[in-house]
Amino acid sequence: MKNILEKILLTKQKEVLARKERGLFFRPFWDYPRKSLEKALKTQDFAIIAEIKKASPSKGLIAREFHPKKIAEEYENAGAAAISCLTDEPFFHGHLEFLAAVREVTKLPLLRKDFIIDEIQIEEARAFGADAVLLIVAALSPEKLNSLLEKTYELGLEALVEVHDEKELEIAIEVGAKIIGINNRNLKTFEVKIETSLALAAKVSEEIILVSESGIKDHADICLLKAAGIKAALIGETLMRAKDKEATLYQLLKGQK
Ligand SMILES: O=C(O)c1ccccc1NCC(=O)[C@H](O)[C@H](O)COP(=O)(O)O
Repeated sequence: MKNILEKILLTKQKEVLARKERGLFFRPFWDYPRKSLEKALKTQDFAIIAEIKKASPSKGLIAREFHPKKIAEEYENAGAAAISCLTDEPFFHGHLEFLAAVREVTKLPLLRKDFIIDEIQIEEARAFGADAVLLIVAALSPEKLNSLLEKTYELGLEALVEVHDEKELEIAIEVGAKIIGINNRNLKTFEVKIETSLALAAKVSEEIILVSESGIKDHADICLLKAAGIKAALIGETLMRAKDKEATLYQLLKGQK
């Protein structure tokens, strides 16, 4: 039986083929001045990349009421360092248009969160207003990861290179990733263990910016990450379910209102 990543990648291959047949739609954000994700993550004592995500394979529908522009404004007002926006449609109920909509209302660096397997998706990300893309080591051969990273830089974007274990971490370091995301979610069981981040952080030099991803719920989690030398977290569900996103983000960072 196929695991969720394999299923998602099969749909992506079809999506990419269809996109290539249709050709690229160029949008106003093609020449938009880019914001640096690296700089934004370095500027804060602890940085939060706040995620806009309607649904996910592990949790189903997360947000019935879903207004990407409003959520982006709330995140920016609450002090997020950057915004991650899901664009995958079948599994996360995202859309490329959500990325463009969010770009219209925020000055924060914007990450296209999707399963990128082809250069055309990076061109699309830029055209729809992204400053950075997610590249998942588990979804790519090291050669493809390298060529996608080159394309990313060539287009003036940045990459969050995502790993799940030590082997993937070595590949990310080998290709010269500047920002590495450690995903705490096991893609076979959906189990989330923050210890994944804590264990792998010790193996990474200080020049690389580490982002812990998935399952971060409260200030205690952030304290553990900070103690392990991690400078940033990507948080989706906790913020998406919060009625008062500003208060929740503040509590995550400071522990109290
Ligand atoms: O979230 C899932 O179910 C999922 C399944 C398969 C591949 C990726 C998946 N999630 C993507 C993410 O990495 C998360 O959206 C992100 O790290 C935020 O996680 P959370 O704070 O737990 O919403």
